Amino acid sequence: MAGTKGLLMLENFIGGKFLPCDSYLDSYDPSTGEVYCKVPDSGKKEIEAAVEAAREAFPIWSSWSPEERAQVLNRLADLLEQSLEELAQAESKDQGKTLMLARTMDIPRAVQNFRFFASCILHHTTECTQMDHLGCLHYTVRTPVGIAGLISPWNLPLYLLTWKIAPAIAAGNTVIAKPSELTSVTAWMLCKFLDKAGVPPGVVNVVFGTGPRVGEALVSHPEVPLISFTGSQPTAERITQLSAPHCKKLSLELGGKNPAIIFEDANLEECIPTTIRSSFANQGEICLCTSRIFVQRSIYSEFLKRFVEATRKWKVGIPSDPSASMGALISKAHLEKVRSYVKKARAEGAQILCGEGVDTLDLPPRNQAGYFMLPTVITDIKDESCCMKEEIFGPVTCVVPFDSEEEVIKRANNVTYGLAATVWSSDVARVHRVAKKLQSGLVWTNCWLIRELNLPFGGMKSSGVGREGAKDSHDFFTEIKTITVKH
Ligand SMILES: NC(=O)C1=CN([C@@H]2O[C@H](COP(=O)(O)OP(=O)(O)OC[C@H]3O[C@@H](n4cnc5c(N)ncnc54)[C@H](O)[C@@H]3O)[C@@H](O)[C@H]2O)C=CC1
Ligand SMILES: N/C(=C\C=C\C(=O)O)C(=O)O
Repeated sequence: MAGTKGLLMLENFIGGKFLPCDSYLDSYDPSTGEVYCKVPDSGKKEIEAAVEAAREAFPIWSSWSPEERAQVLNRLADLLEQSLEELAQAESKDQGKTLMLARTMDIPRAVQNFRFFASCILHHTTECTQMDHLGCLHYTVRTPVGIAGLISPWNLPLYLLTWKIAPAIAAGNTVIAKPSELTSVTAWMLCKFLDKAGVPPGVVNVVFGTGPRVGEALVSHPEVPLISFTGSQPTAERITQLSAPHCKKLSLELGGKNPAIIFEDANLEECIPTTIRSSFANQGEICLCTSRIFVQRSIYSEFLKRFVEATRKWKVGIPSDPSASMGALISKAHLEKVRSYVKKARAEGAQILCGEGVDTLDLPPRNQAGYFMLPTVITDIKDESCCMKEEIFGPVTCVVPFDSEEEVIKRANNVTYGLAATVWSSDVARVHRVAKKLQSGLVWTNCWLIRELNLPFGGMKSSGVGREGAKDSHDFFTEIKTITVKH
């Protein structure tokens, strides 16, 4: 929809209707740095309206059978799939990621999220125990929680939003979703498919705007008993504070400072390309991305040489360029933040082997003001450096040597985060041993980001609270009740 100035104008989606807002935020195309879209700057008023719609829709939606809800989710998946190309184009323009990645990862996964939870909801069982000597039967029932507040980030916009919406509505909740104000377009496009898929008005409400304004209004609302959040640790802290007076159920999926541990018996033919991908996929803007690479000393020089060579081939280009591996970062502020880490590393005496400040970007004139940065490899850096401790969330990775298994486990665990690790070795016993000792919610050995949606996903330590996945999401989006019957 073109607005008065030729900009894309988004509207909130409340109670099955698109509604304009009193004020709007600028949204930028990261590949040019130009404003191309206006996003509603919603606040308390819009949250009140969304709560009212979600409250009204809840009794009917929660009374539908799992089969009926599953049918709706599957129809929604089909509609998204039919519009895959249009959604991929929009995601790439809004986020800066390559069109190829949006086409092959983001949108297919959004489709899969709906299909997956449509299937899951048909297969949950509850528990039953008996106390014959007392003539008692005990069993549990699960019921939807009510209105779920869903807050998602800008790095994998539709992918992560649907990872929350699908299990929440499959379980019979109604939802108020608040996508990132930086990447709102595909969430708005999703709303256009809801009615056609058979989602009743008020079941899915999407309210756009900033975290401090509309996000906090949602989190603080007393009629929203549950918040599922993916994003940064400081925001999670704020959400926890605001939720505390209401004792809300919280699922917090936060950042990482993910290690890759590469032993001397690793298959480097597979390890190097995968570690390039785990460091730089989606511009390094995935919470699962590798940012500390520990390499056993006997192969350190060879690894480093080959890794830097391969990094230089990881092409930065405009998002529509089919030969580009990486597009633009999300925003000017984020680009500056990521660059500042490289600057700090240099000031500490670390070596920048390729990328930022070493090589030059080659971009068309129209994209010179876009938020592009070359993939950057840092070495000769201390474990105590902020580049080895803090989440950079960009195309920057550090490579350091290690000597023993015991030492590397200690160093890998020596950060506040605990989300994802990769371990590379052909010694199966070692792989199991190391995986068990790592303080990490996810460990990929000899691979990265192969997702099994059935199993728990999430982090330990500062990387989050709770897990998402088939059973975990169902547990989170339902309340359990134990019933005892004396017969
Ligand atoms: N899954 C992850 O691990 C992610 C981590 N990050 C990390 O966070 C850093 C900052 O990125 P941001 O976009 O600022 O993340 P953020 O945590 O501020 O944003 C995530 C979502 O939370 C909302 N939000 C922000 N403040 C809020 C508040 N007070 N109450 C309720 N909702 C609020 C935002 O509008 C957005 O929808 C990144 O550089 C990266 O390090 C960012 C996105 C995803
Ligand atoms: N939560 C994030 C990634 C999740 C990936 C997945 O579920 O496959 C993130 O980058 O924030």
